[in-house]
Amino acid sequence: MLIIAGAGTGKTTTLVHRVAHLIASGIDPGEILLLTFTRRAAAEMIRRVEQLLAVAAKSPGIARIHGRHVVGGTFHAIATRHLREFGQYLGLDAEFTILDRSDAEDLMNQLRSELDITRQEKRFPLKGTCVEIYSRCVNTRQPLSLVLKETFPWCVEHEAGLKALFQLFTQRKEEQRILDYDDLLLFWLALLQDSPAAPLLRQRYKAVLVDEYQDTNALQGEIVRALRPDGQGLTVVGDDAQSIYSFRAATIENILRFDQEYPGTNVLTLSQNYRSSPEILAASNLVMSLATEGRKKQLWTNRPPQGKPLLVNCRDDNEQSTLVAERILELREMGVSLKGQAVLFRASHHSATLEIELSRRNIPFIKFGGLKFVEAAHVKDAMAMLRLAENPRDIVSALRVLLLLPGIGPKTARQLTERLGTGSSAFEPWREHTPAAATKIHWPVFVALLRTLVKGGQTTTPLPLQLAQVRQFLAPLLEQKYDHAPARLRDLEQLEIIAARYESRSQFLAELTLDPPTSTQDFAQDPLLDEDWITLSTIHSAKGLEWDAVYVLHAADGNIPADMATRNPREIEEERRLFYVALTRAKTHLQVYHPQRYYFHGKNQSDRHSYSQRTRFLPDDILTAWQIVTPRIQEPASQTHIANGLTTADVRKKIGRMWE
Ligand SMILES: Nc1ncnc2c1ncn2[C@@H]1O[C@H](COP(=O)(O)OP(=O)(O)OP(=O)(O)O)[C@@H](O)[C@H]1O
Repeated sequence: MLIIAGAGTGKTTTLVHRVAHLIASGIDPGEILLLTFTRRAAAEMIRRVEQLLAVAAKSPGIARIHGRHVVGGTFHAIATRHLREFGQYLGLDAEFTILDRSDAEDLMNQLRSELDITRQEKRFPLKGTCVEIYSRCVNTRQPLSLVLKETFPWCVEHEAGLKALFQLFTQRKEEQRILDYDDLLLFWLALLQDSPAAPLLRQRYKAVLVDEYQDTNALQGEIVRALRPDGQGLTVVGDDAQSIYSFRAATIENILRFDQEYPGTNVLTLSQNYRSSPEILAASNLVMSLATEGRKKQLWTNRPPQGKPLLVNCRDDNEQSTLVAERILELREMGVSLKGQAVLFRASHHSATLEIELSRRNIPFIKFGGLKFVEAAHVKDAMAMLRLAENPRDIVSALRVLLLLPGIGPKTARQLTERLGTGSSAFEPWREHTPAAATKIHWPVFVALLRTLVKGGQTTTPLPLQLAQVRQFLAPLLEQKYDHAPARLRDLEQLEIIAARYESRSQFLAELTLDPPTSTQDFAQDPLLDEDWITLSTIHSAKGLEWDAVYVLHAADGNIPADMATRNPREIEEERRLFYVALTRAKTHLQVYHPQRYYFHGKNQSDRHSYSQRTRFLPDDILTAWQIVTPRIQEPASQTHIANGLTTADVRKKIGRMWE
C-alpha cells in the first residue's frame, strides 16, 4: 500500500491507526517493523499505538497483546539491531563499534596523510568532503565517477586518489572492526540479500511500514525491497511534495515509482488537511501548482477562514528582525503562546540578526538546525582576533589565532605568547620573530593586522571594517582548515552586519560573549529557559512539525531558493518543495518576509547595498492569495543605535520588571 499524504493530512495518525489495526486483527506486535526518519518519531508512534490498543482492548473481539512490542526505529537503528543479532552470518563480530560522522572524518583524515595524497595532489578534497563523496556513492548506489561528475565536479581530477583512499578506508574499518553509518545499511542489505539469515529475517516480519518514504535513498529503497520482495505486507507513507533531502542522497523516485516497482499496489491519497486555515492552504497549494514534477493533488480543509497570509516587504534584515519581534509579542498579547510560534529560514545564519534582536528584547528562544552562530569555530576564530587586539593578555585567544597559521604548533605558539607586550605596542616583539618557512607569507600580514587592530580599538577604524580586514586575512586560512569555506565566509560577513549595531568593539565583544544568543542544534533536550519560548528553525529541521503562527524569513531569491542550490532544475524544484514545507507548518497565522535590500557591509559603515528580488516561488500571478504589506518603521535618533545603550524606556521597563 502506498499512502500519499499531503501536508497536514494526518500521516502520523494514519500510520498509528494502521499499526493498531494490524495488531487488533491478530498480528503479533513483534512481527511489525516500523521504519521512521527519526528515533523520536518511532517512539512517539509506538506510544500512540499502545494508547489506542489500551482503549481498544476494552472492546470485545480485539486480540490481546502478549507483552511483545512493535519493532520501530530509524533505518540505521534497525540495521544495528539486526547486525548484532545475525552479523555472524556475514563474519561480523557482534561487538562491532560504530563510527559517527566526525570519527569517520578523522579516520579519513588520518588515511589522507598516510597515503600522502595531499602532497602529490594540491587541493585534494578535505576530510569532510571525502566522507560526503564516499557516503553519496554508497547511498545513491552510483559509481564514483558519476557522483563526482554530477555532485562534486570540482573534485573530478582527484578520482584516482579518492579511489585509493576509499579502498584503504574500507580496509582499515574492517581491520579495526568498525562500521560507519553507511556500512550499517550496506551490511544490512547484504544480510537480507545474500546471507543464510535472509529468509529468517523476512519471515520475522509480517508487516513493514515506512514513514517519510519521500526522503529515503536508493540504498534504503533496496533494503525495503529485500525485506518484502513482492510487496506483501508493505505500507509506505509519504508526500512527494515534501521531499527535501536530496543533499543526503534521498531520491524522490522511490515514491514516484513505487506503484510501478510493486505491481498491484493499492494507492491511497489523503487530501483533507486538518492543520491549516483555508487561506494558508490556498496560498501553499498555489506555490505547489507551479511545480514541474510530482503527483498533483489539491488539499482542502474544513477549518474556518482566518484571513489571507501576509507577505511583508521590509526594508532590510534589521527591519525584518524588528517587525518579527514586534509581531511575536503582539500575538502573545492576543493569546498565542511563544511555543505556538516559530520562525523558519533556509540557512542557519539567516537568523543571526533576529537572534540578537530577540535577546535584546528578552524573548526566550530555542534554535533547531545548524550551528549555534557564535559557537561556530570560524566565528570564534574571527572573534579571537578582535579579542586579542582588544586585550593582548588574552592567551586563550592568542593561542587560538596563532594555531590557525600554518607552521605554528603549540610549542611555538606558547613561546610567542610569552613575548607579547602590553598596550598599543603589544605586538611589536612579534615583528622580531623569524617565522618558519610555512608561516613566512602569513606572518608579516598577521602582525601588521594586529598592530592596526590594536589601535582601531580606540576610534579610528569602524568595527565592521575591522571585521572585514580580519575576514580577508582569515579567508585563505579557513579554506585550508575547514570544509565549506564559502559558507563560513558568509557567516563572517554576517558578523560584520551584526557588528554595525554596536558602538564600540569592547561592547560588541562583551555582549556576544557574556550573553550569546541561546541556540541549540539538536532536539535532545529542552532549553533551560522560561517555560515559554519561541522556536527558530531551519526549514529542514521543521519537517513534520506545526505551529499556530509561522514567520518565514528572507523570502528573496538567493536565499529561497538558496543561490547554492540553483544549478539545475531539479535543485530548484527541491527548493520549491522546501518553501512549501515552510508554508504548510502554519495553522492560523502565516507571514512571509521579503527584505528588499542587502547591505554589502554593516549598514552603519556604508550604504552600499543591492536590491533583492522576491523569491521566484511567489510570482505575481499567485500573489492574489496574499495580503501584501509594506510597513515602514520610524527610525528616531534613539533607535539608530538601539543596541548601544539603554534608553529611558528600557530603564523603566527594567525597573518595572523588578515588581513583576
Ligand atoms: N482525522 C483527523 N481529524 C482531526 N484532526 C486530525 C486528524 N488527523 C490528524 N489531525 C491533526 O492534523 C494535524 C496534522 O497531522 P499530522 O501532523 O499527522 O500531519 P502530517 O500528514 O504528518 O503532516 P506533514 O506531512 O505536513 O508534517 C495535527 O494537528 C493532527 O492532530
